[in-house]
Amino acid sequence: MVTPAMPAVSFQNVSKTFPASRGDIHALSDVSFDIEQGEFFGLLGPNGAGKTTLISILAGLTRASRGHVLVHGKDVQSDYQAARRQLGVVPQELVFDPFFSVRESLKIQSGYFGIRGNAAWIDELLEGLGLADKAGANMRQLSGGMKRRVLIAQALVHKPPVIVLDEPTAGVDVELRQTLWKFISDLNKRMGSTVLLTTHYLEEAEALCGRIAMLKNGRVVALEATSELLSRASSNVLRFKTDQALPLDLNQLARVTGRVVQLPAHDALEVERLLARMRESGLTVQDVEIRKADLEDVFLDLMQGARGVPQVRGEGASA
Ligand SMILES: Nc1ncnc2c1ncn2[C@@H]1O[C@H](COP(=O)(O)OP(=O)(O)OP(=O)(O)O)[C@@H](O)[C@H]1O
Repeated sequence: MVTPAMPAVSFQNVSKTFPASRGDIHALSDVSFDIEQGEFFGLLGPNGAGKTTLISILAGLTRASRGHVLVHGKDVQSDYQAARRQLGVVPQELVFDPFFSVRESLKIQSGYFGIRGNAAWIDELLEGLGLADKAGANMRQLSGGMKRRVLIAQALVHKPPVIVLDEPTAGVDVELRQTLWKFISDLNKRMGSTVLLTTHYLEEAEALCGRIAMLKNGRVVALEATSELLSRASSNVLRFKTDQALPLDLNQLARVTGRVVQLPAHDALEVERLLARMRESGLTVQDVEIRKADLEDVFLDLMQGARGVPQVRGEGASA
């Protein structure tokens, strides 16, 4: 009999309550799921959903009010050192010591984990993250994007099997995003590292993550393979611009951003019905296009709690 591999990360009934003057804040409520070894896993949710709180608990920076978190079987509270060794956490904020050079800061970080003679791996990190020509630069002299690369290198200095990235590409340029994803995807494929990623860029999660958990108000509202999540969406989106108000029935279905209106549609017949309804209501539109639904559509559907798309009944439309 083959014993299943131990999960890389196991969240077991994790709850977190912050006391506040106007009643407790339930940042996380009974969150349970496992991330398997070698997965590239996405944790998504709107602002305040609880993503950072969950990652802080995983990293041992915040205590859960209830429940347990295990990293390769080690409890992040009762067995902190062993659990922490398995983790490389790239934090959201840029925190660093301004007095050292890039290479020195990586050597010092290796020292925290009791690692000596780490020069070859440090060189590989510097090369892979496009930092080779900055190795001797003082941290103070680096741009924000370069500092972020150093933070990533610091998190990886002890070759952790589990890499946790909390919004690593928020506010960074396209070049760094691509360098970072190439490097992390490579670690995931070549070394079998497990990756847990939180991001606001849904196209990033769609491109990289094999499985996704979505959090809303501290609860898991979806936990599925990315392909399954995508297949749940209406397959098409009818997109156009208008300066006019939509009729009520269309407005109920639409996602409106300024002049841009997006309407979900399962198939060509539904697109036809929507177009007929628009014509019938005298709506003047520009730049009409039909695109394939993406993760953002699934995400917004779930966050609005709108499951399933109501039928539009145009003239002669059969239900
Ligand atoms: N130290 C704290 N004290 C009180 N409330 C907190 C604290 N940290 C987080 N919260 C609250 O817990 C909830 C979850 O916050 P959290 O930062 O985990 O969300 P998030 O999903 O990471 O959001 P974002 O995408 O904005 O980073 C929010 O309501 C937040 O205000």
